[in-house]
Amino acid sequence: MKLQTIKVEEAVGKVLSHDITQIVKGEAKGALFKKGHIIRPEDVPELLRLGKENIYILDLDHGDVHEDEAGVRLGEAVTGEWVTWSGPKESRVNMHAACDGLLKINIPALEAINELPDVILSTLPNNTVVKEGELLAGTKVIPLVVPETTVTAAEDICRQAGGWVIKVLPFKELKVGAVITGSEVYKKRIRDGFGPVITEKVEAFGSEILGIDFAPDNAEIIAAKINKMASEGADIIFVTGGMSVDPDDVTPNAIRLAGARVEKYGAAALPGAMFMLAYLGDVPIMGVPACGMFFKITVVDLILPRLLAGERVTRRDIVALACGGLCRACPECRYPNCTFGKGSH
Ligand SMILES: Nc1nc2c(c(=O)[nH]1)N[C@H]1C(S)=C(S)[C@@H](COP(=O)(O)OP(=O)(O)OC[C@H]3O[C@@H](n4cnc5c(N)ncnc54)[C@H](O)[C@@H]3O)O[C@H]1N2
Ligand code: MOO
Repeated sequence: MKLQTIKVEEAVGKVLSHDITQIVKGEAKGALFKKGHIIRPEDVPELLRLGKENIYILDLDHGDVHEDEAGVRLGEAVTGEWVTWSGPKESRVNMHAACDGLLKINIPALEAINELPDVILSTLPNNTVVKEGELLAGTKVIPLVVPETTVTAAEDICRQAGGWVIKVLPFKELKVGAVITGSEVYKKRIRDGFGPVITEKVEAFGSEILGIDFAPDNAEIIAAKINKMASEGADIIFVTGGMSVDPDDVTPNAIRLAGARVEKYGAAALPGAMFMLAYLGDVPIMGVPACGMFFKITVVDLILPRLLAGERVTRRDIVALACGGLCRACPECRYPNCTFGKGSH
């Protein structure tokens, strides 16, 4: 990259090396043209009017990429499905959600890009629930020009990552069933508080409740009701209550008895420690402890969106909740704008 003086008429397509400021009555009025601006044909009369016959331009060497082109190429490379980008503005390109869904970040690829010299890519946390149009990420280069090799290295990282670093999984329209356990609820000694909570959480994502069934504290009966729910076509099944250590807490055993394979019992989230995730074939079964009803935001709010986006949630995913899995129990809940569930994974 070299600095050159050039006649304004010959400067179209060249990169301005410095800000050009208009001075009115001895006072600077801000930059009319910014350093790094690529001169357009319509800029020529304006520059002449300002009394500029010659200007400094940057002469890009073969192998230099201007910041704006670098920003655009980075934006193109990192965006996957259901993500759009806009810009560049001073090389910054912003990524936005093209639909409501679950944000997925390929963290190894994200970190590999940030290991490159003079490039940054910054995102919302992985697995954030996002709304259409929401800002998800921004990328830019640091100097005015970067070597072509830096940009191609970033593009290679994205290609090897499967063509995306940032994507959104749209929520599916699924049928969700719930088996509410507890003899006191079954015998109508107390009114069910779980059904309304689950219904509200599921419907907020555009899915529907297939049915809500009730069972006493009896593992065989609960297991039969789980199987009935699955045979009726439930895509996801909640089983609530009876998840802890009392003698009549039989739900974990009932889930096993139904034939489901336990992915993890015990979740690294508070509230939600006694949570269980199991799979009956491909149908996720969520064993939800009573805290899922007593607290506004729990482990359910971290796992349910992922299941509704069609993800297969694993034991590893539940282990990975640990860092950030502690709710601060703020007097006024600000979730999702808080640290709950925003760990390093
Ligand atoms: N000794 C220990 N006690 C508890 C532990 C523990 O580790 N050791 N864990 C605590 C944690 S953490 C949680 S969370 C709860 C889990 O409770 P369960 O899922 O076993 O809930 P239940 O015992 O069935 O019920 C607790 C409470 O909530 C009422 N309930 C349950 N379901 C409904 C419903 N559908 N509608 C209305 N009310 C409901 C139930 O009647 C009980 O009063 O365990 C801690 N204890
Ligand atoms: O399972 Mo309990 O969730 O820690 O509140």
